[in-house]
Amino acid sequence: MKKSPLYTAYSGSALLETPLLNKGSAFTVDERIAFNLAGLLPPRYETIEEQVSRAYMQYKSFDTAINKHIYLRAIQDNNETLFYRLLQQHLDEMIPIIYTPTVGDACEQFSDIYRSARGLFISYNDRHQLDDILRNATKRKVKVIVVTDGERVLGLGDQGIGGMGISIGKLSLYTACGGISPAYALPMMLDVGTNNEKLLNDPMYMGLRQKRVGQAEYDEFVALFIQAVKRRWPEAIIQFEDFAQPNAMPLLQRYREQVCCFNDDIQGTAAVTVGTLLAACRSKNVQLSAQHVVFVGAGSAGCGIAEQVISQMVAEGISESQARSQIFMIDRFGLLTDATPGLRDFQQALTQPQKTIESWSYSGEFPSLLDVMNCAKPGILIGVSGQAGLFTEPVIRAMKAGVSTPIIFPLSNPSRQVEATPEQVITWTEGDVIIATGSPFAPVSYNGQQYVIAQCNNSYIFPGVGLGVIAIKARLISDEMLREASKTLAAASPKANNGSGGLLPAFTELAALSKKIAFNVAKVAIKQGLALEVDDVILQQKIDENFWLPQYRQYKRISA
Ligand SMILES: O=C([O-])CC(=O)C(=O)O
Ligand SMILES: [Mg+2]
Repeated sequence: MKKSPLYTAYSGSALLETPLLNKGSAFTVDERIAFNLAGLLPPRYETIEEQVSRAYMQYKSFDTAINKHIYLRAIQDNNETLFYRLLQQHLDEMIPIIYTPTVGDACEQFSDIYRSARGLFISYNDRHQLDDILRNATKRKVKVIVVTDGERVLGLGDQGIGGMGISIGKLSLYTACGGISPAYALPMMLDVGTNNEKLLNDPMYMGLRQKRVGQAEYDEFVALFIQAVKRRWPEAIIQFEDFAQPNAMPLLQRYREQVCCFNDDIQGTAAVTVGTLLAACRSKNVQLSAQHVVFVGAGSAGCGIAEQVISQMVAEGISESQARSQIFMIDRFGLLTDATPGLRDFQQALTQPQKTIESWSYSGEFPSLLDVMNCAKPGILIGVSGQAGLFTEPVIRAMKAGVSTPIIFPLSNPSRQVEATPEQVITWTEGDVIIATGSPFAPVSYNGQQYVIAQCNNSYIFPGVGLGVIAIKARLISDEMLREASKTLAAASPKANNGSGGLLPAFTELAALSKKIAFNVAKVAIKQGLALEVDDVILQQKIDENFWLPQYRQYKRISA
C-alpha cells in the first residue's frame, strides 16, 4: 500500500537530526532541493535496502552483544525507519540484542554506554513540572507508554535510571512485532533514586544520586504522573514495567480502572505462561485442570501467573477451591502455607493449608522445593525466582520420578538468571520433558534429537494486545482480554497443532500472531463494552491500517 506524502516544516540539518523523519542518503533529488539538504549528504541516492546492507555489514563488525546493542541503538536514534527495516530483516538475530538478554546488560551499564536522548526521564524533583515535561516529548500523539521506576529490572534488581533501557527495548518490540508506529511510542523512566550502592558510588551514574524516596512520597509522585499523562494523552496505554514487588500489584490495582494500563510482569507474563501451558498440555493430551503446579518465586509475577492458571482451571470445569489446592507456591523459606508469617495479601490466597502437608515427610520448618517435588508430584514446574540454579539435578530428577513428560518452565530473565538451563533440564529428564524459558536459548541436541526451546516471554502478548487496544481505542485492559490473548497464542502452537515443531511460533511469526491477538482481544473489549462496536471487516481494517511498516514516505514541505 502506497502511503500518502507527509508534510513537514523541518528542513536542513534539523530534518537529518530528527530520527522519526531522517532518511539519510535516501532523500531523493527533489527532496534534497525542497528541504535544503544539498551538500549535507554524500551525492549518491540510496534505497532503504542499500542502507540496510551497509548497516548490517557494520553491525557484523562488532563482536560483543553489548557493542551490537549500542550500534543498533545509535541507528535507532539517528533513523528510526532504517532501524526497524534492519530489524525486520534480521529479527531472529537481533531480538536478543535489542531485548532480553542483552538489554539486561544495557540497563546495568546504562550510564556508561549513554549516547543520546530518548524518551522522558522524570525525576522526583521535577514532580511539580510534569505538564511541562510531557509537553517537551518529541512525540506528540503518544499511544503507548512503557514506564518503569527501575527497581526490579528483569532478574537484575534495582538498576535505578538504567531501567530506561527496558522501556526502550519493550517499545522496540511494540513496533517491530506489533506494528505500533514509533511516532506513537514513548519510553519513560520515573527516577525516585536507587538503593543500589554500586550505582550510588559510581561517578558515571546519571540518575538521582540518593536512596529511593519513602512510600508516601513515591505514591504521591506516581499519582501526579498518572494524572499528568491523563491530561496530555488521555487515550494512551500505560504499560508498567519492572516495578518491584511492593509497588507492582498495588499500582495495578489502584489504576487499572482509572486509565488504560496493565502490568507486563504480572499480567503479560501470566498471559504468555498460561498460553504456553495450554499449548504444552494440549501437546501432551492432558488438561491443565488435572495438573499440580509448582511455582518457585511467589512475587507478583509468580502469584499473577498462579491466579491466571486458577481461572483457566475453573474455566475447564473444576471448582475454585479444587484449583487452589493444586497450586504450590515456593519462596525463600519453602512452601507457602497458611502458617507462613508475613505474607502479602496476594500471597495469602495461594497458600496450602497446613493440614494438607501433615502427612508429608519433610525436614525444616516448611517443605523445601525438593520435598514438594516428592510429596505433591507436580506435572508442571515454573520458575519466576530471578535466581540462577534453583532447579537442581535432584529437584528435576524427583519431578521426573513422579510424572511422565514433566512441563518445566525456568522463566527468569535474563539468561544468566535462569533456574536451570534447557540443556540441564533435558539431560536430567533424559529428554522426556516439555520446556520453555523466558530468555532465548539455542536448540539443544540430546541423543540425536533436536529440542527447540520455546521462549515463553511476555513479548508474545503485549504487542498484539497494544495493537488491538489502539485500533479500537479500548478504555481499559480487562482480564478477559488477556485471557483471550493466551488462547490465541495457544491456538498457534506448532507442536500442539502438528505434533512437531516449536511449542510456540517463532519470533519471525510474531507480527502475524500479534494481528490475530489484536483482533481477538479487540472483539472481547467490544463485547465487554470497553470500546465502540465495529463489525469484523472494519475491525480487521483498523488493525491493518494501524500496523506501521518501516518504509520511507515522500515528504512535502509545508509552505509558509
Ligand atoms: O523483559 C523480559 O524479557 C520479560 C520481562 O518482562 C521481565 O523479565 O521482567
Ligand atoms: Mg519486565
